[in-house]
Amino acid sequence: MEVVIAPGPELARIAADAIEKLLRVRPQAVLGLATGSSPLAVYDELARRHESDGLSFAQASAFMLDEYVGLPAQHPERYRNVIETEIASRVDFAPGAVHGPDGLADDLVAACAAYERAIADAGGVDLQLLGIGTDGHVAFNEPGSSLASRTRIKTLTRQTREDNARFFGGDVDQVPTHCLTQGLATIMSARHLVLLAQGRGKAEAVHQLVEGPVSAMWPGTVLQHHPHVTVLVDDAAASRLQLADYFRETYAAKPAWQGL
Ligand SMILES: N[C@@H]1[C@@H](O)[C@H](O)[C@@H](COP(=O)(O)O)O[C@@H]1O
Repeated sequence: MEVVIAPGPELARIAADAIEKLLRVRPQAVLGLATGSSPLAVYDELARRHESDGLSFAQASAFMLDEYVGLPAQHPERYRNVIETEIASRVDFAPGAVHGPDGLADDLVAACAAYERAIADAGGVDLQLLGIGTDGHVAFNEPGSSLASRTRIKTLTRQTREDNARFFGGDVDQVPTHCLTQGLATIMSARHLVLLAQGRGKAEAVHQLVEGPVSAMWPGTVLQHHPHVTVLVDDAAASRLQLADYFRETYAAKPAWQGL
């Protein structure tokens, strides 16, 4: 696990660099896209590079992490629509190249199984962007999630619904109670995980993620078992890291050729 502590704009540049490098080498790469505020600056940077530097997504495909159950097709907070607005519509993905779990399916269990198959059929995810919830959830794998879980239906915690109420006019009752989410084992199957976290509200979750014991109570801790994880955090999100000085020194001394 590599931990980089840097100001927010630099974190977005580092994540965008990793995606650009992948796409230049492997234009047909499979990307994993996350919602939430954490990756928004990365999406802005990718859109800018598409516009100015010719970075193309035309041969790439993408899989979203999760989706609310039951939000109407046109609802702006439906994750499918959020991803469309924040990144897909701003670059040149081919029609149908961006996939998400179907939170409006009649048979949600079948939709989850179909989503797992679609990821496998695409050859798996090359680079997965991730955020982390204040309670340590990744995607919507809430505390108590099986570390071996696959895409399935989950019930959101009160904490997550309160955290996400800001996207629903501040009204927690408007936040759906259920979601479909890639499981922790699904996420662990991606070849490179890039997690972004900013702000003091994430400090405890980041501390547990990097330095805590692996536990379903802090679902992100399963990433400690992944061979290629990059954790990109600002000073506030890093404020509880016991190894913060070590991570700063390591990054400052990192050879330019090394990459992420
Ligand atoms: N399902 C999403 C997660 O994928 C996201 O990582 C997390 C943090 O969101 P934010 O980046 O806005 O803090 O919360 C949401 O509930």
